[in-house]
Amino acid sequence: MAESAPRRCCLGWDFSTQQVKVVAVDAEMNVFYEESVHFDRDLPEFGTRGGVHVHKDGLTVTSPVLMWVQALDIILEKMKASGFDFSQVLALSGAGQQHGSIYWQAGAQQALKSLSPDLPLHQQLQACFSINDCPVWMDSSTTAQCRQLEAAVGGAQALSCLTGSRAYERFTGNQIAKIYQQNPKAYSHTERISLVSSFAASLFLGSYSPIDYSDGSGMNLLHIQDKVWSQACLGSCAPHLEEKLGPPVPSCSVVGAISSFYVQRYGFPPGCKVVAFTGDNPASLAGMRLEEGDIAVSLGTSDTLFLWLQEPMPALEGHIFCNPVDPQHYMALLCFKNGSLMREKIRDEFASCSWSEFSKALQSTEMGNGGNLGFYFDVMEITPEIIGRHRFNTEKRKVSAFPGDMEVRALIEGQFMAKRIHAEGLGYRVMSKTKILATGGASHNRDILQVLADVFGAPVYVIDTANSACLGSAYRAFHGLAGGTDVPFSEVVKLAPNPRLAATPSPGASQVYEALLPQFAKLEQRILSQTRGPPE
Ligand SMILES: O=C(CO)[C@@H](O)[C@H](O)CF
Repeated sequence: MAESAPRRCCLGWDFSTQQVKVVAVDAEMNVFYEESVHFDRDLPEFGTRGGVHVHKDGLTVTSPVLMWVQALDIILEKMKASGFDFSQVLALSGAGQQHGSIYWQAGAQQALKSLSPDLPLHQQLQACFSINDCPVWMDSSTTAQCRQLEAAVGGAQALSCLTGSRAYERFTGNQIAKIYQQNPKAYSHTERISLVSSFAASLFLGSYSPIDYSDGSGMNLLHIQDKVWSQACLGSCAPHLEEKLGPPVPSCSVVGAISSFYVQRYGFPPGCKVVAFTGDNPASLAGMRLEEGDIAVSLGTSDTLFLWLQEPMPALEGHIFCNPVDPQHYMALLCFKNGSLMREKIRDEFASCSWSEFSKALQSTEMGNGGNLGFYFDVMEITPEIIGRHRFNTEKRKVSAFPGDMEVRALIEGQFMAKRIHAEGLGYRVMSKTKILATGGASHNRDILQVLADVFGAPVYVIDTANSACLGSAYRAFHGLAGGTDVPFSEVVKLAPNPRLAATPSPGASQVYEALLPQFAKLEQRILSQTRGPPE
C-alpha cells in the first residue's frame, strides 16, 4: 500500500458466520481500507464449512472459538503487512453474528489483562475457554429449553412482551440452559459468558467487555423496556447467570481504551477508544443509516425486514431488539422465507425464465391486479406459518390459477402486502418522511421496486449493504467518540454517501392498496385457520 498522508479514522469490525472483516472509515465517512479473513479458506485446520460445524444430530451447530481468535491475529498481520497506519485509529467498534455464546474459563480475564505483545493472541488464549465449540445462531437443538423458558414466564406471548421475542432455539438464554443441563462442570468453571459481539470487544479491550442492549435483546434474557436482565428468565436458564453475564450497557457506550497489546504489537494509539460491539443486524441498521419511520427490505434468498420502531408491539413472530443508535427506540427483524427462490420459480413458470419478461408482466398489469390476490409459499413460510400456493379472485373465491401476467403481479404484490401487514403488526407505521431502503438481488429490478413503492406508499432507495455491518460499526465508533447518546447518530454520519432514489409511489397507489391490504390480511387469516385446523 503506497505511503499516504495520515488519515484519522475509525475501524468497523464484523465477526460474522463465515469471516472476520474490517473497514477503515475516515472523518468524511469514506471507506478507504478493507480486509477480511475467511474461516474455511484461511483456517482450514479447523475444518469448518460455512464457518461452522453441523453435528451428527443435524440440530447442533457450533464454531471453534479459537478459530475466531486466530482469525483476528491473521487479519491484523495482513493489515500490518499492507502498511496500514494503526496510529491514525481514533476508535473502533464491531459486530458479531447474533445469539452465539462464548464461555470464558475461570482465570481467563487475568490472561486477557496480561497479554504479551511478543506472541499472537491465539497462543496466549488457548486455555481460556471452558467450552471450545461455541453454539451459534444456526443451532436448533434447544426446543426443550425453549418450552421450559416460556412456561417459566407465563407463555410465549409473555416472553415476547418481556424480551422482544418468543423463545427461539438459537437465542442465547436457551443455549446457556442446555450447556448448564448437559455440561454442568464446564458451566461451573465458566467465569464469564459473552456474545460473539462482546467476546470480540473483549479481545480488543484486554478485559471482559459488557453485552450491549441491542445484541442482548437476542438472548430471551433482557427486559427490553427496562434494559435489565429479567430475573425470571435468568432463573429459568441457569444459576449464578447474572454474575457470569455482567451488567448490560447502552450500545453507544465507550467501554474502555484499547489493550496495550495492540499499542505495542501494532502501533494503535494508547487512547484508541473501544465502543461496545453489537449484533450484525443492529450494526447493519446503523450501516444503512435507518432513521425513525424508515424500513429496510433485504430481498435475498429469504427476505428480511429491518424496522425502526418507537412503540414496539411484541408478537409471536419477528424479533424486537433495543435500537443500537437510539436507546429510547427499538428495531425489529421480520424474516420471510419464500423470497428470491419463489420469485425465480414464478419467473420460470410464468415469464419464460426471463427477468425482462417478468418486468413486462408487471408493466402490463394494473396496480391491485384487478382484486386478484395470491399467497405463494413453496416452502413452509416463517411469517406466517403457511405452506402452498393460495389464489383468490375478485370475489375472494379460491381459484387454481390466474392468467400468466397476473400470476407475476399477484406474487410480488402479495409478498409486499404481507411485509407491510406484518410490519404494522409489530408497531411499524408508514410516516410522511418514510424511506424504504431496498437491498439484495431483487433490488436490481426496477419494476419490482415500483410495486414496493406503491404498496407502502413511500419512496424506495437502493443501497449496497455488502459491508453494512462493518460500516455500521465504524459509524458507531464515531458516534461513541462524539459522546454517544448526547449526539444524534444521524448528525455524526451526515457526510456518509446517500442511497439512490429508485422508485416513487404511482398516482393512486395509496387508494388501491389501502383498500386491498385489509382484504389480504383477512384472506391470510382464512388460510391460517384452514391450514392450522380448528383451535384446540
Ligand atoms: O439469527 C440471526 C438474527 O436473529 C441471524 O441474522 C444471525 O445474526 C446471522 F449471523
